[in-house]
Amino acid sequence: MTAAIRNFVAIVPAAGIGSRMGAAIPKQYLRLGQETILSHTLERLLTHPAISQVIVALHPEDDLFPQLPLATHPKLTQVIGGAERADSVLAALQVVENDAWALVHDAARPCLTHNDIDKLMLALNQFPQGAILAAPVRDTMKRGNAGGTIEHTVERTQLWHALTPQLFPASALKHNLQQALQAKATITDEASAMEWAGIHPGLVAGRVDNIKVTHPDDLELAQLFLSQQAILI
Ligand SMILES: Nc1ccn([C@@H]2O[C@H](COP(=O)(O)OP(=O)(O)OP(=O)(O)O)[C@@H](O)[C@H]2O)c(=O)n1
Ligand SMILES: C[C@](O)(CO)[C@H](O)COP(=O)(O)O
Repeated sequence: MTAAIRNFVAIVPAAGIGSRMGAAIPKQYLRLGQETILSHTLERLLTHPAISQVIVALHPEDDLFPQLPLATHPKLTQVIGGAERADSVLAALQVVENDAWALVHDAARPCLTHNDIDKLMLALNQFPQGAILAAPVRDTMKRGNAGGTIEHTVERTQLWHALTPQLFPASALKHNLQQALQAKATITDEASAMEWAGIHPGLVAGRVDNIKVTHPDDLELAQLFLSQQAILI
């Protein structure tokens, strides 16, 4: 069977302000080693041979992006993001060709590897409606209550942490995201918009070092993971 020829376009929502990080600048512009978090993330996507274009959604008041060495990369397209992550992704989808596949990846996840991107792309043979990278939950999970105590233990069988990239047909993702947002559905990732439309995306086990840099103590962890990857590559 000949391999399907797919056009993969990466979308990088990078219009957040990083409030949980509490830094003086948006967290995607904090440095890990010599490069900003955003540069690390863009470099992982721009260097992947199957990705034809990378669309980055920026905050309307972002004046730091032009200072990045990668800002003028020929495969890179800039759009203005929106109030929520989903709005930023939708803004990027407006400039994606309908027959493309949209690989949406958080700017705040700089430790993504080409191997995990390859795994997700290959999974489309099993999950033609789309799939996401995810990590099975390892710990016992508790639901807390307002009083700060345990309400109950959550059944963790088949419980996963959703990661990114999340990979879907661009036309279907754009349509379902638009409809879900218009219906005021809670959409925190691309899969939730597809689920809202009745689709069951595939789950692809990804590396646990593909963390989202969210709080200050994530910075040291991300730096460690990047240095370990540099040794292994
Ligand atoms: N309106 C928004 C909000 C978030 N993002 C992006 O979505 C990714 C994941 O969001 P998150 O980790 O929550 O980043 P922030 O929203 O910046 O963080 P916080 O919630 O702490 O403010 C980030 O790369 C962020 O830049 C975006 O493009 N547009
Ligand atoms: C998309 C995501 O990274 C999957 O886990 C997550 O939903 C982003 O959530 P955030 O609140 O925007 O960080």
